[in-house]
Amino acid sequence: MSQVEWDSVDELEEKPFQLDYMRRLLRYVLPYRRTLSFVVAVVLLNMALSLAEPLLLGYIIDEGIVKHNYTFIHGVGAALLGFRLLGWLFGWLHTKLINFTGQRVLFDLRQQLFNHLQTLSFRFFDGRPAGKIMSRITNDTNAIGELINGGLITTVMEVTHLAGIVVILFWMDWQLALLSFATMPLLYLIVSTLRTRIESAWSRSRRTMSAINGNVNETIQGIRVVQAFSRQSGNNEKFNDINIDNKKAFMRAIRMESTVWPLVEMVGMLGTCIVVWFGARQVMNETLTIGFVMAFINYLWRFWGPLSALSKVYSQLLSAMASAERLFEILDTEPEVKNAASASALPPIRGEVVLKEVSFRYGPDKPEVLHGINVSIKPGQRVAIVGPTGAGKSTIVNLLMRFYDATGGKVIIDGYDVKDVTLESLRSQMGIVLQDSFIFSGTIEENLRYGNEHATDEALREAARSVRIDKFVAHLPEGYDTQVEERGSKLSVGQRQLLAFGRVLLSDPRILILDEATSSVDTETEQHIQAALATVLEGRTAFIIAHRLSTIRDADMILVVQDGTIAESGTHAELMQTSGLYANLVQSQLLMQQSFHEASSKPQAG
Ligand SMILES: Nc1ncnc2c1ncn2[C@@H]1O[C@H](COP(=O)(O)OP(=O)(O)OP(=O)(O)O)[C@@H](O)[C@H]1O
Repeated sequence: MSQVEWDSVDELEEKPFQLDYMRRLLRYVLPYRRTLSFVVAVVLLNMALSLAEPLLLGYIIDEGIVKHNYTFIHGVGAALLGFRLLGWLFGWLHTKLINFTGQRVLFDLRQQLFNHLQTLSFRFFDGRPAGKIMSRITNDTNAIGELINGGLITTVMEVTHLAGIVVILFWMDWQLALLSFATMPLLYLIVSTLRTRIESAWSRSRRTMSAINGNVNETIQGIRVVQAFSRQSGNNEKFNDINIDNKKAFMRAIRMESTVWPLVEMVGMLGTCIVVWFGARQVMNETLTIGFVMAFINYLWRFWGPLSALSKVYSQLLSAMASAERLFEILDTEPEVKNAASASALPPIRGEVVLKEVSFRYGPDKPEVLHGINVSIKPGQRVAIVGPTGAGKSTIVNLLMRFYDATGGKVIIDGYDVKDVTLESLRSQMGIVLQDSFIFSGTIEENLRYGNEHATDEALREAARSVRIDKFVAHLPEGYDTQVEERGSKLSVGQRQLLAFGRVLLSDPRILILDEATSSVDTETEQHIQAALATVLEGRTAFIIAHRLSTIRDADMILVVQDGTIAESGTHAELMQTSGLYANLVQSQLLMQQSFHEASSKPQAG
């Protein structure tokens, strides 16, 4: 089944020019306008120096070589050398300053995006794969950086270059200039018909490349499943197809590009030939000098460079427009769950939780997944949430943490509607441990302190002891300073779970939400986890999405969720008496455990 098809990449690479986007982008450049004005001045000076060169060479021929005037040759030659040296200095200065500005703009943009992303609500991330968001922060900001770095200055430089050349040519001899530009319509025809084709060939090549990246990425992430199902050869074939696609697309783009520019140069050469033809006759008639014709031809040759550079900037501009649209889409997304204008800080709570007629849907066009839920939990109660898959258990805890806002009814904590208090004050008194305990790269200590950076060392050790990671940490050569790598990949599943318990314990929440792990760990770790759990839960209101009968049986209150409603609630003993849904669930779980024991106690065949 692998994986990422190249034609599934739906993001447009180019967008038509939009003044609004450009204005908004320029706002990022505004703080650096002084440096930029200086760069523009330097670039213009440099351009003036460069534009003088052919004229000076012409003078050397006419006034120096033809007239055998060595002093003139030496003088103008030295001036040319001086111009080149100055040009080199100006070039160095402008490259340095423009890169500095480009990097500052990129820095600001990236920082703003990162800060903003962290404030966005879960709903934003629900419909967007992480890979795409990441590519926005890296590729799209880079595309804009390139436009600012290269594009802006290239435009200033090449437009003045072109204008300068045209003005000089007409100033030198307007009739000859008109003649040499007679080939322009032909040139326009070639470039305008082939440019879009070249661009679409490059775009196909880039899209196949991103499919290659996507495939490699997915295969590495899923390597265990790939190998377990022995899918290597199937994947190889798929990858081979995409790889061939990429090679073909690249070769097509190269073929077209290597046809167009020589064609353009040929047309340019035609203009030069016309000038040589007429110029030569006039030189022989002595109405023009050799130096003059040489200078004229030199300017004509210089004409094509800026044209090709500007056509590249144009493509850069269009792809920066597409990138700008994607980035502005993120920056313009308001966090849905945010502090109300009148929000006050939630005072220290006891942990009473009431859900009043709570209903919820994940989006305006999505079906309702919770329907008028009513629940009342006293401080310190342990609540087990059970029910079939897709019933709405995780949705309920999402609303408690205010990851989403209820679409109907109220979530009330200690008498406060969660929408009336600040997110910070609410979440700082709540803790959550998910099945897949997300561990960050960094040390064990940093991970433990994640929810409470200022905890004392003593409290840290105590928390580690309570969740029983102290012994295993003691065996590590670097102890609490051990790096756990990305997502805690150096730790076992059980260790990660215990570390997550330690992290939440140190942040000392009044209300704790826990998604009990379904993944099996060995009996000893399991015992550790259960003991750690007991410590973590002590004295707190706890909601546990429970999978183990033991956890459920010990709960003060069991909520049986079915199809987005609370089908039954009560203690284990109460619910068993009703012989309803819960009793059925327990029966089936008991039966499952029984058959599991029978199967595992049978002697192995063979
Ligand atoms: N982010 C989301 N966007 C849209 N629909 C969602 C989202 N998350 C869950 N749902 C839908 O909401 C319903 C309830 O899902 P929920 O995750 O709360 O179930 P659950 O009882 O926790 O299931 P499980 O035991 O499998 O984790 C399901 O129909 C699910 O498809």
